[in-house]
Amino acid sequence: MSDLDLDVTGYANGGAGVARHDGRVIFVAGALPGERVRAHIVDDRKASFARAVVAEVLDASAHRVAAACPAAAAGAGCCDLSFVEPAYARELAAGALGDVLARIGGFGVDAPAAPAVETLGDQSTRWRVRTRLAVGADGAVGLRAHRSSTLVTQPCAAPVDGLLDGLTDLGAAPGSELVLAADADGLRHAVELAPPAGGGRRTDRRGRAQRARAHTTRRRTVRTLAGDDRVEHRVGARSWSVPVTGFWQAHREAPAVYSRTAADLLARVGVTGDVRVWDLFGGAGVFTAALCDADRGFTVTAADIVDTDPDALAAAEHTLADVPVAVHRGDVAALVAGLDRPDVVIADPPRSGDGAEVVDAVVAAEPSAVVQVGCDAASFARDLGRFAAQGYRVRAWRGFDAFPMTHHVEAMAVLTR
Ligand SMILES: C[S@@+](CC[C@H](N)C(=O)[O-])C[C@H]1O[C@@H](n2cnc3c(N)ncnc32)[C@H](O)[C@@H]1O
Repeated sequence: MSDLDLDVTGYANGGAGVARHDGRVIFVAGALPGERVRAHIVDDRKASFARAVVAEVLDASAHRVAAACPAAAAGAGCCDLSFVEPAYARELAAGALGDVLARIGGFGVDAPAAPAVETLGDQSTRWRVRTRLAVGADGAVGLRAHRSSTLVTQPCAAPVDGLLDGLTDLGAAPGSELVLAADADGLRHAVELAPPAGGGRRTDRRGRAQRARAHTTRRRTVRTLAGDDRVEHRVGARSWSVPVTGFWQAHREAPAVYSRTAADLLARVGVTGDVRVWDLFGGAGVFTAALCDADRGFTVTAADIVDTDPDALAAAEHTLADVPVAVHRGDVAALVAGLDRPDVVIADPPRSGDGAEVVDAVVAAEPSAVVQVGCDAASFARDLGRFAAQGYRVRAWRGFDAFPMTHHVEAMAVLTR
């Protein structure tokens, strides 16, 4: 496809620069507002917009810096904004989050001012405590290039110190995946995930679905290559033992910051006294722990943690054995209607968000306060908009640079009836 010389005038949620050509919006990956770039069109199928990548920067932004991530500079899909000065990247992210909250959530002048995007720590590199890498046919280890099966062996700048040391010496089998996690003391644990059985070579829809099922960690053989197959994580005075392959927040500061923020937000809207909590998409129960341990004027008398992951729920039961929690394994949408009415709900869904069914079930349960967490701005805004349309009001929100050097942000909001 042809190249175009474009003036980039904006930044869109998703990390691309925005330009216009012949009445059409062009999203240009790798371009910053104020730049003039030669853009290579990569997707031209839609009438109203096209997607492009930067082929050459003709006039660079003052905020463009040398890429901090060698893997991203070599084409990996890890740190798509590692070429942007970090404070400016947070400004762009805050603008995009505000735009999405207005456009998708419908929040206007009567909502609190759009959140800034705050740092979680003092550095934008070396923040990631877990990562998953591919092992090539020759035993080389790396990330896949963006939308490609090519292996990039240059190191990513996001993992914490030591996580990527001596990768090829770990002896992961060709074709496998290597999952690495750093524990609370900074020690590295590594497991190999055997190639999925029945991955096949079919490229039709059924073949892709088969491969997706086969790729789930749960069906694959796990072999420990360094440390243990479980990792101990700590938040406050509690610790959790979770499998190396299990979910834990990627940023080393995230669990502590998010859980402290949830307690702060609830205190801020006046939650007091005895409260029953629903911790939806609650994983290992880090939020429940924070609310039980917070000295913020309320006492958790019962908590229901709902998640699909049995390992996370087992860790929750173990770590929270001293507090009144019940864990429920399964789909939140299917299970919430059967739980006792809550006073407070925390929902921390995957990127797809709560979805209409879960929001409606929470509204029907009439909690006095809801803390909504989101790692995808669009679904976060959509869920909040649905709460707002049913009588819940956003009282405060926060944005976090939880994935530095990338366009992703984490957002939290507290709503009351
Ligand atoms: C963003 S994580 C949050 C986990 C936890 N709140 C934490 O901070 O560690 C999302 C969680 O949702 C769970 N999950 C995904 N889809 C689900 C569903 N439909 N029903 C219940 N849990 C789900 C995942 O297993 C994962 O633990």
